[in-house]
Amino acid sequence: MMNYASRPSGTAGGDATPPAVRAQDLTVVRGPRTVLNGLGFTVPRGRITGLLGPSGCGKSTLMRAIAGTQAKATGTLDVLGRPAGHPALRTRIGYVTQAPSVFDDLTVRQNLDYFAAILAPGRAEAAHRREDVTRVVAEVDLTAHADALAGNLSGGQRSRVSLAVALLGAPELLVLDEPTVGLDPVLRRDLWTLFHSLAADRGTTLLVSSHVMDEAERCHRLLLMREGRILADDTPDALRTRTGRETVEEAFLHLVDEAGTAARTKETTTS
Ligand SMILES: Nc1ncnc2c1ncn2[C@@H]1O[C@H](COP(=O)(O)OP(=O)(O)OP(=O)(O)O)[C@@H](O)[C@H]1O
Repeated sequence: MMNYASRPSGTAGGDATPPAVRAQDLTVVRGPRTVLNGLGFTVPRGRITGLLGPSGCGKSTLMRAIAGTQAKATGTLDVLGRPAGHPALRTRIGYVTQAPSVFDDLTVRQNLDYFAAILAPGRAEAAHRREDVTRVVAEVDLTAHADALAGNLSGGQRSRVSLAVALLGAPELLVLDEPTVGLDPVLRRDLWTLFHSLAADRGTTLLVSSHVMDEAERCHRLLLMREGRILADDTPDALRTRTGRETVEEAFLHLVDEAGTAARTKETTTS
């Protein structure tokens, strides 16, 4: 089980603005594999942090740990000032998995009404729920499809319904696992515009995973992962400057080579 060393809300690290996420020595073992290997990092509030790395490097596992749904995590993982998985975090985090989680036999609006009723139950909340549903449908650009059955939507539209569910209740932290997969360039651009307005206007913290390196350039900060470890935790500009490369993709490849050389040198000196 998670070995929590949590501080009360608002005192994490003593910074003026405590981070949204703070991990120390976070480790996850799945079957015979150590999928996350002693990770230490922070995710700043009100910013977009990109979680990038090749397929299988552990991005989804890390997101599940932050959302509180990953078993067998050890180390410290604080989210919005609470230990990950704390019941008080349920309404404060919006989490979108890679597989769209929508009911095919309900319309877009009915799907959202259902999840809105779980988040804010009771007749007294009915008007607020209606407003919230209308808002999130517009935010993901599905107003024209609000009365279509989810089962009749395209893959990209269905994943936007999942995103709309996560936006209900305006959560403080959005954890989005590859939200732009399968979207055309126009929709991808529109989603990134939405992400930036959520961060700038609402102060929402976004953690967005992708294995498409050009999306890295759209993030305020980056966590670059490889084989269960954090290879870099920096801004896109700082990464490019530090490595002397023009793009984040080239910087990432440079860091991969550097890590490989360091590992080989260590092997030679210890054998
Ligand atoms: N139940 C399991 N038992 C053992 N290993 C697992 C299990 N589930 C996942 N893994 C391994 O854990 C590693 C990390 O998986 P994860 O889904 O977190 O990667 P990812 O970076 O999100 O990949 P992708 O971008 O393809 O979704 C992978 O190498 C995967 O094979």
